[in-house]
Amino acid sequence: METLQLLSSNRSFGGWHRRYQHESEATGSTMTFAVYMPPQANDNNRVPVLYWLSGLTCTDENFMQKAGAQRMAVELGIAIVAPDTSPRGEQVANDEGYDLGQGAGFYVNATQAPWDRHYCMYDYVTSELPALIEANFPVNSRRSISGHSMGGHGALVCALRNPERYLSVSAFSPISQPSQVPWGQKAFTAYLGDHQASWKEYDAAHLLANVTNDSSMIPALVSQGLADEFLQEQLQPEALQDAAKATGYPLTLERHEGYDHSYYFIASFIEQHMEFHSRVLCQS
Ligand SMILES: N[C@@H](CCC(=O)N[C@@H](CSC=O)C(=O)NCC(=O)O)C(=O)O
Repeated sequence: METLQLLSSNRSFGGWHRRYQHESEATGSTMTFAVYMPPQANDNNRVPVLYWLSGLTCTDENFMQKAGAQRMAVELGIAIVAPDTSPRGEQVANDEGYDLGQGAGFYVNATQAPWDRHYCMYDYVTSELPALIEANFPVNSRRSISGHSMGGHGALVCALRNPERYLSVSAFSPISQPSQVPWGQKAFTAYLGDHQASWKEYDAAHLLANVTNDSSMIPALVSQGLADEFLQEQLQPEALQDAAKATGYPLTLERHEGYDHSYYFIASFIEQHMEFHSRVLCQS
């Protein structure tokens, strides 16, 4: 069993919010993650897990402190796991920009130096972290995934590439086609180089447009605020809708008048997203 170092522990809605550090094989660095465990979880009652991927500049703390998801996690009997958004530390490559390097891992496996040494967030999120969680906490192997902005992109890509590992996927204001927008182009150029084929492996709209098998389709919900300052330039959720229409993918895109890119938007609709996931996560 891998060693987990407990960083903090807070009682919340009868359950526990805890933060941990561990040495990650995938990233070759210390990684931090947070777990919210509802009170009904124990070895005789293992609960499903919603993985949450945060956006640019975030740590494991933003969602847990701002989204207000704990009350619903208790009501529905779901654990929440929120990893950091990148490897961190003095030995880990970084950039001055908020949209590259530490806090901006983009949930890819980097192939270009100096990033390839530690930036393997795709493997970390899809393989190492779930294995670690399932070995150390009272959870079962029923998983769903959600995220915001860069994390919305990450959630969609992880689920579209691994439909057997997740039962449902949702996203708030995702970077829907990163290979076509400035945030994604900057990150993919640095992490993946000029290989357009590898960019496509991490482009949700492209992946969605190329799903051919009905059995690899899982329920997908995307929520987008119409007053989002990044909507036109960076997010472009209509690309997901067009791709889903073409393939018959069960994706619902909801547009919400007046909401911006912030956690005020996420907090307003997290209950709906958690109920959406619980419909498949908590089915007996
Ligand atoms: N200009 C900002 C940009 C950072 C930002 O807006 N981050 C969002 C995610 S954006 C896409 O991935 C966020 O979630 N911020 C944290 C929060 O708690 O709101 C900057 O300079 O930081």
